[in-house]
Amino acid sequence: MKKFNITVAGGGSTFTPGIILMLLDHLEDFPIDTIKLYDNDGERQQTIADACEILLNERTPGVKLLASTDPKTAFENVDFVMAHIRVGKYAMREQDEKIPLKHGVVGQETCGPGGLSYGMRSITGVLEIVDYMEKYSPEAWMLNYSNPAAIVAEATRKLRPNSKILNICDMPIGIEELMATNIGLESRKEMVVKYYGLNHFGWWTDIRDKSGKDLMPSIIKHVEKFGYSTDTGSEMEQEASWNDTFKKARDVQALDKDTLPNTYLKYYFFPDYVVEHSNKDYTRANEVMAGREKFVFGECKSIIEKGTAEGTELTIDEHASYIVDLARAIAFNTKERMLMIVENKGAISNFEPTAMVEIPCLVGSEGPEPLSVGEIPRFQKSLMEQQVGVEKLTVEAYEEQSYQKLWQALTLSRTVPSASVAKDILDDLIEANKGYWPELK
Ligand SMILES: NC(=O)c1ccc[n+]([C@@H]2O[C@H](COP(=O)([O-])OP(=O)(O)OC[C@H]3O[C@@H](n4cnc5c(N)ncnc54)[C@H](O)[C@@H]3O)[C@@H](O)[C@H]2O)c1
Ligand SMILES: O=P(O)(O)OC[C@H]1O[C@H](O[C@H]2[C@H](O)[C@@H](O)[C@@H](O)O[C@@H]2CO)[C@H](O)[C@@H](O)[C@@H]1O
Ligand SMILES: [Mn+2]
Repeated sequence: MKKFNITVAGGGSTFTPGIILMLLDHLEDFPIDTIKLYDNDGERQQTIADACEILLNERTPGVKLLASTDPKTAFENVDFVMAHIRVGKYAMREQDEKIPLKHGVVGQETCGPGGLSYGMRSITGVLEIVDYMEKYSPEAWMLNYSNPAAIVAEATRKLRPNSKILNICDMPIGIEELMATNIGLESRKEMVVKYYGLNHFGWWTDIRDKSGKDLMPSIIKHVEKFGYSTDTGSEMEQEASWNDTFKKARDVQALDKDTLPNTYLKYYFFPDYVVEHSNKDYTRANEVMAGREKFVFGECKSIIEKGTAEGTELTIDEHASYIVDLARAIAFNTKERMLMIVENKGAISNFEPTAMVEIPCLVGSEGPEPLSVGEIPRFQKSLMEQQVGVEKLTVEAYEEQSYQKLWQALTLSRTVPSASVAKDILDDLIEANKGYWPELK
């Protein structure tokens, strides 16, 4: 069986070790020759690379690892580019979250003003990676994981329409694992789901087991009491902010008793609750810097100092296993049924055809084949039309360097109370993003 070459773009990511461990755990069904790491911050990446080199040599000496900041070295002769970059890193995520809160508005990584700010930075970085991939490995596929996936997906649809890019999100995966746990299943893979929406803005409408038994009633019964929370104290639920998010799904689900919501909808339905429960001086970015970033880089430095990965607490990022499912689907034409962020083109028959929607697809060597969703109800249709307008106006603002359109996008967001607050936030974000955003006219 062919051995694949993979480039991880954003090699210095806190998720890189977990994704590499996951790839090594699936070599049987997805053999790898070389993993290359690429980052524009060589020092950050080198720490991750040196630790992963030791780990690889101890566990799977057959797989080669190479880290580079040189695009040709990093992108030539590869089959897949797994991209998870964070343009501006956590320092800018902190600004994305704190600036809106200063104005009494939701401060979040991918939603509301924070998401638009992040999106205006990410587009340049992701397009650059796409162009490197196409220059040095024109046959390769990009599995893009870089956020904000909704805006990045719209930008790649519009600005790189012929590129081989698959935009993906693991939030539905994470929530489905919680659902499975809550109704006593071993894994989310025992469920067949129908879901539709935009990225971080969607609903499950049908969930069955492989025999066709309807699982929605039992899942809804749990959510109506406990949200998605389990009593297993899972890793994510040990973090207060995630725990609150999973519990809040109960109130979000009350808006439509026949469906199950993506947790991100809480920012759009209860922005007042979110702001009331936010600490404007210590946001999720601070939690992640003090948590995941400190842990991953601490573990990597310890592996390097000891010269062995023996006893490391770094673990497989199981949620990233869907990345292997996706790469296998492309490589072996498996027609795996997966949620992907794809151009609507009538799959949701009463919604904007050019919208990037998150829906079930059959994935094979030609890419995703969207499954038909049909008509969606007025409630979701109206919400999605407003939100997709925000996302499309943001990409137009980027492309046209238009202050006016970005102001319109912010004003259109459900998370922003008025055009004057939108303008105040926009002016602060422009100042903070000097050197990252295109200059707006
Ligand atoms: N799609 C999803 O559901 C999902 C899930 C988890 C994380 N993510 C995304 O994965 C990404 C990584 O997350 P993280 O918390 O590990 O971030 P991180 O800051 O730890 O790592 C990001 C890396 O990207 C690098 N980078 C930034 N700009 C770059 C550029 N232009 N070219 C090359 N490298 C660049 C940084 O130097 C850094 O090493 C983020 O975009 C995050 O939002 C997405
Ligand atoms: O606040 P963070 O950086 O911890 O997480 C923000 C991301 O949250 C989601 O990804 C989760 C995923 O849902 C979960 O299963 C597990 O893998 O952790 C991930 C990161 O915490 C969301 O899908 C991403 O888009 C966010 O960036
Ligand atoms: Mn996501």
